[in-house]
Order: sequence, then structure tokens, then C-alpha cells
Amino acid sequence: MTIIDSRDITGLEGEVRLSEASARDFFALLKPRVMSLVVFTAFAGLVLAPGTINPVLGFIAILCIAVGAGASGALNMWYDADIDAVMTRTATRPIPAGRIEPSEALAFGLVLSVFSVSILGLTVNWFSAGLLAFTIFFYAVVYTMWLKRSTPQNIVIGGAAGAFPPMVGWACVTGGVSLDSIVLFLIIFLWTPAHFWALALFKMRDYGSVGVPMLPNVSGERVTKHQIALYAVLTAITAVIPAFTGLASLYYGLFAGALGIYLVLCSIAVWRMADGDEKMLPAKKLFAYSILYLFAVFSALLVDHYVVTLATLFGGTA
Ligand code: HEM
Ligand SMILES: CC(C)=CCC/C(C)=C/CC/C(C)=C/COP(=O)(O)OP(=O)(O)O
Repeated sequence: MTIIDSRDITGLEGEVRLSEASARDFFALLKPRVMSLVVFTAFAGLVLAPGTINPVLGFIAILCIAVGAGASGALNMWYDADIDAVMTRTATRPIPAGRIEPSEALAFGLVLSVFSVSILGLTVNWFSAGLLAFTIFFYAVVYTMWLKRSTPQNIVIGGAAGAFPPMVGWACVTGGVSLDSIVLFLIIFLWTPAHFWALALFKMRDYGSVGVPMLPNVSGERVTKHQIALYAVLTAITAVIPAFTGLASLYYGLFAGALGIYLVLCSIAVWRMADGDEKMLPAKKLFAYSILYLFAVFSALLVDHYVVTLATLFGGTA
């Protein structure tokens, strides 16, 4: 018997397309583009941590963090399906578009969460697994179900979820937390407001249409622009700290400083933008640069780490 639904109007060919689309849709539930940078910061935490980890275990650890991050994205999309259906940016996501049932997304998110945490605990260590579980809980429950719809400080507090991954990576190697891993946490924690409020400024109407209390909608553009500049300065300063704690060299510090100065300049351009500006070009530029910035800072930490390690080896054998 042929099942007729809106996606199956061309017989067998339609059915084949349906199953292909389903795999893509389940993949989309993992928020792969956002989570790729999250996983990269976790990888950096794992590499920068003192000590070593068996490469196979390191690979399993990163896979578990990627799956756990994706699972939290699926749970976020399950809970937010009602507002995602209304906002133009999110209306075509698999659940609001009707391509995945909410119950399927919930089951998918829960199974992947349990799977990723258990495998990480059984193969690597239970401290990192506990931290991964806490991170998933923080994003899916604390941010998505509670803060997002109740306070304009939602992403400041909720942003902690996005900042934990390097600490999870670090804990995979050391089994604990250290000052250096807290600095990595702080860089992302302080970066999140400039990253997200830039987007919230040019997507104000979307958030207003669903009543989500994002800062620009609640306190207005001016306050948001001041807050963005404040957090950009704090981020730029914090990102230089690894050069002083010994986690990275002074060359890293100079590079991170230059990246930070440009972040602050972009945020000042947003500050100077007239309220009510329709095009919001400086905000769009800041959002795009914020992503490049975080990627560049964590890449610089990795490159610096390898260069210093090689230099030490070379110096040691010379
Ligand atoms: C509470 C914290 C955060 C909030 C509210 C937030 C919000 C957003 C939103 C709404 C988008 C647009 C996504 C889309 O339309 O698909 C976005 C894009 C993005 N975010 Fe964030 N973000 C947060 C934290 C992070 C973190 C921690 C990272 C990485 C470490 C990150 C990396 C990215 C990337 C790479 C994109 C671009 C995705 C693309 O090109 O489609 N975000 N963010
Ligand atoms: C290891 C692990 C569990 C990592 C999780 C990392 C994490 C919390 C990333 C946050 C990414 C993100 C897109 C937040 C926006 O949610 P939103 O609901 O405000 O955005 P939306 O409107 O696009 O859905």
C-alpha cells in the first residue's frame, strides 16, 4: 500500500526522496554548523590540557562531545518548535516544516544524549561525562526551557552552556578543572553576548513576533549596543590572559590582542549605528566577525601550542 502524504506525491520516486530527506533532516536537528565551532573549542581544550590521551580515546572523546552537542540542539529544536514555526529564520527547520515529528526529535535527542554521555564515561572518564551531561542539561533545560522565554539576560547566563565544551575537552585528559580551562570557559562566556545580541539586533522583529524577551526587544537598541561594546572589551581582554598564565606564548597574546581590537572596533561601529537603522550592516558584520574571531582565537591557541611544543623538543635535543 502506498502511503500518501504531502511529501509522497510521485509514487516510488517520491518515497525514495522522502527517506533521503529524513536523514538530512535528522542531521539538521544536530545544528551542525553552530556545533562545528563548539566541537572545535572542545578539541582545543583537549589538546591544550597538560598530559596526554591515547589518540583513539581522544577521537572517541571528540565524537562523544559532538554527538552530545548535537543532541542538545535536537532537544532545543523539539522544545522551541512552536516559536521556530513563526520566526522567518527558523520556519523551515525540520519540525516546524512538518518533516520530522516532535516525538521523533525528542527521542532522537534523548537517545543521543544518553549514548554520548555513557560512552564518554565508560571509555574516557566519568568527570568529563558528568560535565558533558551538565552542559546538555544547561542548554536544553536551563537555557531553552527556562531562561530563553523568561529574561533578557537569557543568553548571558545560558551562554555558559556554549562555554563549557573546552572544559569538557580539558577534563577528558586531566579528569578535572584548572585555572587555564576556566579561562577558556570565560573567553566563550564573555564572547556570547556580542555574538548573539548582534544577531538579535537585526532579527528583532522575529523575536518580537514570538514574544521571546531578547535584550533589544525589552531594553531597546541603545542599551543592547552599550552591552555589546562592554562584552566585546571584556572578551578582548580575557582572550589575552593565556599569554600571561603560561598556557600560550606572548606571540599568541599579540595576535589575540589584534583580533580583540578589531572585535571592539566592530562593536563600536554597532554602537555608532543610528537606532532604527533598517540595514543594520555593522551588526551583521559584527555577527559574522564574532564567529571568525572565536575560530581564530582557538586556532591561534592550537598553533601556538604546537609551535611551542616543537620548539621545546628542538631546543631539548639541540
Ligand atoms: C547561548 C549562546 C548562543 C546563542 C543564543 C547563539 C545564537 C546563535 C544563533 C541564533 C545563530 C543563527 C543560527 C541559525 O540561524 O542557524 C548562531 C549562529 C552561529 N553560532 Fe551561535 N549562539 C550561541 C553560542 C554559540 C557558541 C558557544 C558557538 C561556538 C562556540 C556558536 C557558534 C555559532 C556559529 C558558528 C554560527 C553560524 C552558523 C551558520 O553559519 O549557520 N554560537 N548563533
Ligand atoms: C557539548 C554541548 C552540549 C554543547 C552545547 C553548546 C551550546 C549550548 C551551543 C549553543 C548554540 C546555539 C545555537 C544557541 C542558540 O540557541 P537558540 O535556541 O537561542 O537559537 P535558535 O533560535 O537558532 O534555535
